[in-house]
Amino acid sequence: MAINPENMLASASLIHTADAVGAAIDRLALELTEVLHDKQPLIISVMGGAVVFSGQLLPKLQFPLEFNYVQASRYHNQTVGKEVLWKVTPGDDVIGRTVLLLDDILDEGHTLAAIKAKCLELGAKQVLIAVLTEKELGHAKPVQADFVGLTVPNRYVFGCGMDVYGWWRNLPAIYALND
Ligand SMILES: O=P(O)(O)OC[C@H]1O[C@H](OP(=O)(O)OP(=O)(O)O)[C@H](O)[C@@H]1O
Ligand SMILES: Nc1nc2[nH]cnc2c(=O)[nH]1
Repeated sequence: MAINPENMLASASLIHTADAVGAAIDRLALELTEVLHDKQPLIISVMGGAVVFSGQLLPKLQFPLEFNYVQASRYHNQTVGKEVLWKVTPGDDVIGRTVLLLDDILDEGHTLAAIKAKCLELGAKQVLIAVLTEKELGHAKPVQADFVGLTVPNRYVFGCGMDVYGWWRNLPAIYALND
Protein backbone atom coordinates (compact mmCIF):
# COMPACT_ATOMS: atom_id res chain seq x y z
CA MET A 1 0.00 0.00 0.00
CA ALA A 2 1.29 3.54 -0.76
CA ILE A 3 2.73 5.54 2.16
CA ASN A 4 0.42 8.40 3.17
CA PRO A 5 2.38 10.92 5.26
CA GLU A 6 -0.76 12.74 6.48
CA ASN A 7 -2.26 9.49 7.80
CA MET A 8 1.02 8.52 9.49
CA LEU A 9 1.10 11.80 11.40
CA ALA A 10 -2.60 11.69 12.26
CA SER A 11 -2.22 8.25 13.86
CA ALA A 12 1.13 8.95 15.58
CA SER A 13 1.69 9.68 19.30
CA LEU A 14 3.24 12.96 20.41
CA ILE A 15 6.39 12.18 22.43
CA HIS A 16 8.04 15.60 22.93
CA THR A 17 6.52 19.01 22.12
CA ALA A 18 8.41 21.67 20.17
CA ASP A 19 8.83 23.60 23.45
CA ALA A 20 10.42 20.55 25.11
CA VAL A 21 12.77 20.17 22.15
CA GLY A 22 13.72 23.86 22.35
CA ALA A 23 14.39 23.63 26.10
CA ALA A 24 16.56 20.54 25.59
CA ILE A 25 18.61 22.32 22.93
CA ASP A 26 19.05 25.36 25.20
CA ARG A 27 20.35 23.07 27.96
CA LEU A 28 22.67 21.22 25.58
CA ALA A 29 24.09 24.55 24.37
CA LEU A 30 25.02 25.44 27.96
CA GLU A 31 26.58 22.02 28.63
CA LEU A 32 28.54 22.10 25.35
CA THR A 33 29.73 25.64 25.99
CA GLU A 34 31.09 24.65 29.39
CA VAL A 35 33.09 21.75 27.95
CA LEU A 36 34.13 23.12 24.53
CA HIS A 37 34.42 26.92 24.77
CA ASP A 38 38.24 26.85 24.86
CA LYS A 39 38.80 23.80 22.62
CA GLN A 40 38.22 25.33 19.17
CA PRO A 41 36.35 22.15 18.19
CA LEU A 42 35.46 20.81 14.78
CA ILE A 43 31.72 20.13 14.84
CA ILE A 44 30.54 17.46 12.41
CA SER A 45 26.85 16.92 11.68
CA VAL A 46 25.66 13.50 10.56
CA MET A 47 23.41 14.31 7.62
CA GLY A 48 20.60 14.24 6.85
CA GLY A 49 19.02 13.54 10.28
CA ALA A 50 21.11 16.15 12.13
CA VAL A 51 19.93 19.05 9.98
CA VAL A 52 17.27 20.44 12.34
CA PHE A 53 19.26 19.82 15.55
CA SER A 54 22.38 21.42 14.05
CA GLY A 55 20.47 24.42 12.70
CA GLN A 56 18.93 25.12 16.10
CA LEU A 57 22.01 24.37 18.21
CA LEU A 58 24.88 26.01 16.32
CA PRO A 59 23.71 29.65 16.70
CA LYS A 60 23.58 29.09 20.47
CA LEU A 61 27.27 28.10 20.65
CA GLN A 62 29.06 31.41 21.04
CA PHE A 63 32.70 30.31 20.91
CA PRO A 64 35.04 29.68 17.98
CA LEU A 65 34.34 26.44 16.14
CA GLU A 66 34.61 24.98 12.68
CA PHE A 67 31.84 23.02 10.97
CA ASN A 68 31.72 20.10 8.57
CA TYR A 69 29.39 17.18 7.86
CA VAL A 70 29.45 13.49 7.07
CA GLN A 71 26.71 11.36 5.59
CA ALA A 72 26.22 7.77 6.68
CA SER A 73 22.93 5.97 6.37
CA ARG A 74 21.75 2.68 7.86
CA TYR A 75 17.98 2.90 7.55
CA HIS A 76 17.55 4.08 3.92
CA ASN A 77 14.10 5.56 4.55
CA GLN A 78 12.93 2.33 6.22
CA THR A 79 12.24 1.66 9.91
CA VAL A 80 14.79 -1.15 10.37
CA GLY A 81 18.55 -0.51 10.22
CA LYS A 82 21.01 -2.49 8.10
CA GLU A 83 24.75 -1.99 7.47
CA VAL A 84 26.24 1.51 7.63
CA LEU A 85 26.66 2.92 4.11
CA TRP A 86 28.98 5.92 3.72
CA LYS A 87 28.05 8.71 1.32
CA VAL A 88 30.40 11.41 2.68
CA THR A 89 33.28 10.26 4.92
CA PRO A 90 35.21 12.37 7.46
CA GLY A 91 38.26 14.12 6.05
CA ASP A 92 41.76 15.17 7.09
CA ASP A 93 40.34 18.18 8.93
CA VAL A 94 39.74 15.90 11.97
CA ILE A 95 43.50 15.35 12.50
CA GLY A 96 44.60 16.54 15.94
CA ARG A 97 41.20 18.09 16.68
CA THR A 98 38.58 17.86 19.36
CA VAL A 99 35.64 16.67 17.27
CA LEU A 100 31.98 16.93 18.31
CA LEU A 101 29.57 14.72 16.36
CA LEU A 102 25.94 15.90 16.17
CA ASP A 103 23.11 13.54 15.32
CA ASP A 104 19.35 13.39 15.72
CA ILE A 105 19.16 9.98 17.39
CA LEU A 106 21.31 7.36 19.07
CA ASP A 107 19.33 4.18 18.63
CA GLU A 108 21.29 0.91 18.37
CA GLY A 109 24.46 3.01 18.09
CA HIS A 110 26.03 1.39 15.04
CA THR A 111 26.03 4.60 12.97
CA LEU A 112 27.75 6.79 15.55
CA ALA A 113 30.12 3.99 16.57
CA ALA A 114 31.31 3.73 12.95
CA ILE A 115 31.68 7.51 12.55
CA LYS A 116 33.54 7.93 15.85
CA ALA A 117 35.88 5.04 14.96
CA LYS A 118 36.59 6.57 11.53
CA CYS A 119 37.41 9.99 13.04
CA LEU A 120 39.78 8.44 15.59
CA GLU A 121 41.39 6.27 12.88
CA LEU A 122 42.00 9.43 10.82
CA GLY A 123 43.77 11.08 13.79
CA ALA A 124 41.18 13.06 15.76
CA LYS A 125 42.51 13.87 19.25
CA GLN A 126 39.14 13.37 20.95
CA VAL A 127 35.64 12.59 19.66
CA LEU A 128 32.58 13.63 21.66
CA ILE A 129 28.98 12.91 20.71
CA ALA A 130 25.87 15.05 21.21
CA VAL A 131 22.47 13.70 20.18
CA LEU A 132 19.10 15.37 20.24
CA THR A 133 17.51 12.07 21.32
CA GLU A 134 18.56 8.70 22.67
CA LYS A 135 16.29 5.68 22.37
CA GLU A 136 15.88 3.69 25.58
CA LEU A 137 16.69 0.11 24.60
CA GLY A 138 17.48 -1.32 28.03
CA HIS A 139 20.77 -2.86 26.93
CA ALA A 140 24.35 -1.73 26.25
CA LYS A 141 25.24 -0.01 22.97
CA PRO A 142 28.51 0.00 21.00
CA VAL A 143 28.95 3.73 21.68
CA GLN A 144 27.78 6.21 24.33
CA ALA A 145 26.63 9.80 23.82
CA ASP A 146 28.40 12.43 25.92
CA PHE A 147 25.45 14.84 25.67
CA VAL A 148 21.79 13.78 25.31
CA GLY A 149 18.88 16.17 24.76
CA LEU A 150 15.86 13.93 25.30
CA THR A 151 15.18 10.23 25.70
CA VAL A 152 12.60 8.49 23.54
CA PRO A 153 10.85 5.15 24.05
CA ASN A 154 11.74 2.05 22.08
CA ARG A 155 9.47 2.90 19.15
CA TYR A 156 10.16 4.37 15.71
CA VAL A 157 10.17 8.15 16.18
CA PHE A 158 10.08 11.01 13.68
CA GLY A 159 10.17 14.81 13.47
CA CYS A 160 13.00 17.26 14.29
CA GLY A 161 15.18 15.88 11.48
CA MET A 162 14.08 12.25 11.86
CA ASP A 163 12.18 10.84 8.91
CA VAL A 164 9.44 8.29 8.59
CA TYR A 165 9.75 6.60 5.18
CA GLY A 166 11.51 9.79 4.03
CA TRP A 167 8.78 12.17 5.28
CA TRP A 168 8.32 14.63 8.14
CA ARG A 169 11.90 15.61 9.01
CA ASN A 170 10.47 19.14 9.11
CA LEU A 171 8.15 18.67 12.11
CA PRO A 172 9.12 20.84 15.14
CA ALA A 173 7.98 18.17 17.66
CA ILE A 174 8.82 14.46 18.04
CA TYR A 175 6.25 11.73 17.36
CA ALA A 176 6.22 7.92 17.55
CA LEU A 177 4.81 5.84 14.76
CA ASN A 178 1.85 3.63 15.58
CA ASP A 179 1.40 0.36 13.75
O1 LIG B 1 21.93 4.25 16.25
P1 LIG B 1 21.55 3.62 14.94
O2 LIG B 1 20.62 2.46 15.10
O3 LIG B 1 22.73 3.31 14.08
O4 LIG B 1 20.65 4.69 14.17
C1 LIG B 1 20.89 6.07 14.23
C2 LIG B 1 21.03 6.65 12.84
O5 LIG B 1 19.85 6.39 12.08
C3 LIG B 1 19.45 7.59 11.44
O6 LIG B 1 20.10 7.74 10.22
P2 LIG B 1 19.55 7.07 8.87
O7 LIG B 1 20.33 5.85 8.56
O8 LIG B 1 18.06 6.93 8.95
O9 LIG B 1 19.91 8.17 7.80
P3 LIG B 1 19.41 9.70 7.77
O10 LIG B 1 20.36 10.50 8.64
O11 LIG B 1 19.52 10.10 6.35
O12 LIG B 1 18.00 9.75 8.31
C4 LIG B 1 19.89 8.68 12.39
O13 LIG B 1 20.05 9.92 11.72
C5 LIG B 1 21.19 8.17 12.94
O14 LIG B 1 22.30 8.59 12.18
N1 LIG C 1 13.58 8.53 12.05
C1 LIG C 1 14.21 7.62 12.81
N2 LIG C 1 15.45 7.27 12.49
C2 LIG C 1 16.02 6.35 13.27
N3 LIG C 1 17.25 5.80 13.17
C3 LIG C 1 17.36 4.94 14.18
N4 LIG C 1 16.25 4.89 14.93
C4 LIG C 1 15.41 5.77 14.37
C5 LIG C 1 14.08 6.17 14.71
O1 LIG C 1 13.43 5.72 15.66
N5 LIG C 1 13.56 7.09 13.88
